[in-house]
Amino acid sequence: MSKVSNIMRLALLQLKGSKDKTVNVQNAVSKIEAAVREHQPRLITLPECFNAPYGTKYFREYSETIPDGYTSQQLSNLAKKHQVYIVGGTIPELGENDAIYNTCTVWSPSGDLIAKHRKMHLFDIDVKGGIRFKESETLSAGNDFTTIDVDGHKIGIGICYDIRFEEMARLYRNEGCEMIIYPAAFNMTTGPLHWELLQRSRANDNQLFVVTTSPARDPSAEYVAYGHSMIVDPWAKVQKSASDGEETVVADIDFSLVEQVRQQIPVFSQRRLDLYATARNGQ
Ligand SMILES: NC(=O)CC(=O)C(=O)O
Repeated sequence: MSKVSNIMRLALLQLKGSKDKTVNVQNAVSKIEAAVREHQPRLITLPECFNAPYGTKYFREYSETIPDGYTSQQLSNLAKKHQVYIVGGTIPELGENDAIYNTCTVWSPSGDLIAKHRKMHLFDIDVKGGIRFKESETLSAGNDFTTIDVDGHKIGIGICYDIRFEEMARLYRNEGCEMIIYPAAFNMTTGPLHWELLQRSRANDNQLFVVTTSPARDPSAEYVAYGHSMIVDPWAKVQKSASDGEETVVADIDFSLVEQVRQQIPVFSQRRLDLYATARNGQ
């Protein structure tokens, strides 16, 4: 598809969550309605696990089938009603053979499901004195890369822990992506350490926009999200960032920056693929 415009308005909805799915989804609905009314974005993004508490013991109970489940239907209706793209954060998905996935749905302005990304790298970590989390206790990993086309701009989708895997971002860059969107929920151990660093790294390595959308921080929750939803530009500069509470971040993305940085610092064409291919360690 040819590029309709180089400017695209985004609204990132950093939402607070609770244990009540209907309340969570209706909060997303009202924030989407407000963002459309006040800012007329082309694309809206939601946080990881926005309709459920983020915890392995909750994923099955809150899971839904896609696209006929309650949350999917709400997002589809809103996308159609307001003629916007919605990158619908993630929800626990009930998939084939009773497997549960952490899944991002993407809805077009006609209300159609145009993509579904299942988190590929499960969040299994054990930081002594910090955080232990093991998504693989209840979740299965997705096996597919996901890209979408919005007005001629190719966008890759990843989910939270996926951002730590540079190969995935490079693959999207190789496929021509100008942006990668990650619904994400870092925490109070890894957030201060790595949240901004990883986004700027992926943006810098691949000379593209990186967009993250986090839940708002709730210090009383079992899993305390870091917040700070963010847009990083292809120069690896933070274009806009939320604080830690509930907030809507609105920004106009100028995709011409992608070509600008790729021309001025042409590392992609300067790579020594001839040498890397025969590297001694074979990695
Ligand atoms: N929650 C995640 O998937 C990832 C995360 O918090 C981290 O990588 O740190």
